[in-house]
Amino acid sequence: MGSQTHQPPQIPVIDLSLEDLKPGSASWLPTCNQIRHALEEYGCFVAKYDQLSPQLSTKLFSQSKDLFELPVETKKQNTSDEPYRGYIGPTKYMPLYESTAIEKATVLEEVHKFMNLMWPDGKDQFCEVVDSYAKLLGALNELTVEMLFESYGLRKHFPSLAASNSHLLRFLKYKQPQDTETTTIRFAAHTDINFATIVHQNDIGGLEVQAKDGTWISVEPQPSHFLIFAGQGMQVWSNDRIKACYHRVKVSAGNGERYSMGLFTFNNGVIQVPEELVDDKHPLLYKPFDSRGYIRFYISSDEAVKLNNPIKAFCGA
Ligand SMILES: O=C(O)CCC(=O)C(=O)O
Ligand SMILES: [Fe+2]
Repeated sequence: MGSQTHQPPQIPVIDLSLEDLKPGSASWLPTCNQIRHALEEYGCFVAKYDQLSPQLSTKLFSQSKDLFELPVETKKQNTSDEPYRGYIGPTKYMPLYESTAIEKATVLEEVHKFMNLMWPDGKDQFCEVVDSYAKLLGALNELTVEMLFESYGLRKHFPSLAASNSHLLRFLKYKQPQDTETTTIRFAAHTDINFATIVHQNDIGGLEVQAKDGTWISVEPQPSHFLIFAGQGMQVWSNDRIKACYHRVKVSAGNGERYSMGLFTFNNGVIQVPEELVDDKHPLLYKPFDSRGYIRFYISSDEAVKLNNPIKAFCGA
């Protein structure tokens, strides 16, 4: 009788650096299918993406550190008409967490506007570094979603979705716990309410994703590794073939400060389940989904947050 070792599940790593990753190339369809399989199984995957170099990552995280060192009054000036889009300081529930964000970050003028607000006298390299970084992550998001659509035979639907996308770039920092407490959850388990998210961790990990069997899988940082999550918008579009990924962040005392980045892709239009994704095994689960209306519903109502399945309450068929 052989002994059985139980291997914890691993998040698939998919190489999206390949130069010929274009429709019609030998690697295109197999990679599209890998993306679909990973998203259907885990709601996420790790993209290896060398186009965003380790040098650019180092420069980006150095700018992020400078940003968080600004006085809190300056950081608070980054406000937004919409909730969760500006500066978020530490709270009772998340005392070590801080973040700030640039809306429409793939547009250079928006990066400029943000820089002028934070550093009225200018800031060396901020705009060029953040602009290159945001554009590369935006391109990684578009490539992933186009390839996912292709794997369902629905690439024709991609341009109209992409035309109403916008990208929010969030800088995140977690201070290390002062006491000797052991590893603690610092960002409670949740799914993202947008369409898709890319998370990039600096040298300190902590991000965990939940597998279908309920186990938590930790995702180790690597300079050219980017974790791509399905959000609730992707869940609706896919008619539940893909489930929004549950994830959380744990931080340990003694590890140092943790920095990460998130590119949140929002769809600002109405998402409709493609008729090709509706059949006897997959009856239609959602009415046309107004993403921004959903965010207003989700944020404005205390009840929505408590609902087991707010998206079904909002637009279930
Ligand atoms: O801090 C991280 O690495 C992830 C944060 C996150 O999940 C979020 O902002 O939605
Ligand atoms: Fe998240």
